[in-house]
Amino acid sequence: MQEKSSGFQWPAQWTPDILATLMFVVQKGRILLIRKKRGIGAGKVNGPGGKFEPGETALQCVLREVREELHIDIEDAREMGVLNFSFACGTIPEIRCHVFMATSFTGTPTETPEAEPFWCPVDGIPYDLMWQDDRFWLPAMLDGKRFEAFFTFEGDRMLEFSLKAED
Ligand SMILES: Nc1nc2c([nH]c(=O)n2[C@H]2C[C@H](O)[C@@H](COP(=O)(O)OP(=O)(O)OP(=O)(O)O)O2)c(=O)[nH]1
Repeated sequence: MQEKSSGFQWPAQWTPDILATLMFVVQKGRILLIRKKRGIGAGKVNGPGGKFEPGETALQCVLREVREELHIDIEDAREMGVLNFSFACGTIPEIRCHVFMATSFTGTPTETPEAEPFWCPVDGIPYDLMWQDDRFWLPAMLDGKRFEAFFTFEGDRMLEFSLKAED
């Protein structure tokens, strides 16, 4: 395990208000991203995903969210890591997000009221248009490394980070 941090101590006691998921499909050197049209992080580039519904597992949630947002069915989802987000301002709830990857799906990625999908070369990911933490963990995940991370934010601005990733 490799550990990196901004000098920030991972909190011993922290409970998320919300559980969420993200999915990154990678195929032939390209990654399937979305422009998120509503909800938390509207306007940003991200993977599809969203909040758990009652009684769902992370896997059930991510498969449902991807179907709802892009009208595709993922065939080989695998969980790669967990992101924990704590927001200083108190207006955004504390979030724990389970992050998945896949290479195979059925259907055609389709724009919906929630998301506009697009394919992007994996070596050209537009980090400037994404949440500020993504550049810390997404490259490691794309190298096949599992990870867990904790980030503090003030609104859209990342304050502190602590990242553990496989060597
Ligand atoms: N890549 C990335 N994703 C993040 C960060 N913070 C954060 O909440 N997300 C993701 C996790 C969820 O997939 C999504 C927030 O949930 P959402 O608002 O899309 O949930 P939803 O679709 O159920 O929402 P809604 O339609 O019910 O309003 O944003 C971050 O820092 N980086």
